[in-house]
Amino acid sequence: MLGAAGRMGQTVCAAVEAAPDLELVARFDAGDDFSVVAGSGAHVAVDFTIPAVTEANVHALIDAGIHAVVGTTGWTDESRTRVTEHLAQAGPASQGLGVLIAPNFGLSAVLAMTFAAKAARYFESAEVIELHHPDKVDAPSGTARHTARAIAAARAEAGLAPSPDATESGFEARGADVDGVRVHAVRLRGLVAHEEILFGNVGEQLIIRQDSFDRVSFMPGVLLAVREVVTRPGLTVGLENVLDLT
Ligand SMILES: NC(=O)c1ccc[n+]([C@@H]2O[C@H](COP(=O)([O-])OP(=O)(O)OC[C@H]3O[C@@H](n4cnc5c(N)ncnc54)[C@H](O)[C@@H]3O)[C@@H](O)[C@H]2O)c1
Ligand SMILES: O=C(O)C1=N[C@H](C(=O)O)CCC1
Repeated sequence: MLGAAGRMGQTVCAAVEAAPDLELVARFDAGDDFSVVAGSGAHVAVDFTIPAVTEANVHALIDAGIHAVVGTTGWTDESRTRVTEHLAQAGPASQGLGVLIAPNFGLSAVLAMTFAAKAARYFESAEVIELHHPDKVDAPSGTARHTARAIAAARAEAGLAPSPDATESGFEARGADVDGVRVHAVRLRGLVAHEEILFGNVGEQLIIRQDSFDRVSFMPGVLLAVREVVTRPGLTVGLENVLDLT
């Protein structure tokens, strides 16, 4: 477990220890030597660290011949491409390795993103609001970025025009622009991880909302990914692929 001392890391360690078919062989956190992981005999590593280090961790795992399940956010097209290239060029000990990166392992979140992608083509307007605990270091959330990109792709495929917006001043209040979809980030004590996807047409609105009230909600998805990643060589992005929701 990489990031073992963190909020998610501690929860994943407990979930793995409670799973009869899995064994936790190493806990790794900031300042530890990577030999803790490389020499552990681990088949699969789970990374819930920080955006600044997660890509380097994945490259080190590939070199060590260990499959990777990654929940850490901050991934870009460029960093994902580098992982794909590394997997393709890897030596014999790393052949057939799988890397599964998912911005959200919660079933409610994965379903909300899937439903949003399906709905996107039917609405003139679309915006995303993500709401998280105030200890989160990145904004907008990886989940909101993934959601907005899926909405944007569906809108583009359907030939929709940009969402109407007459704003002339005060753009800072209109949220981040992710592929043309506005994303708003709320940070509030008491929250864990929540997302609302809003669609509008003249005279009607659709709101899709999901709430993770507790980090245990991510555990079935993480454990599923741990079991599945060994059967999926190459890079997989999004738990929706493992759940056959695509
Ligand atoms: N995919 C999902 O379902 C999901 C769910 C929750 C959180 N997340 C993401 O997971 C990440 C972690 O979230 P968190 O709430 O557990 O954060 P956290 O700050 O509680 O934990 C991060 C851990 O990483 C450790 N760390 C920092 N640098 C490191 C390094 N160089 N090597 C190893 N460990 C290092 C920290 O010491 C800390 O223990 C964030 O990016 C968050 O957005 C994703
Ligand atoms: O607690 C966090 O931080 C979370 N981050 C993910 C994101 O950025 O999408 C997923 C939910 C929890």
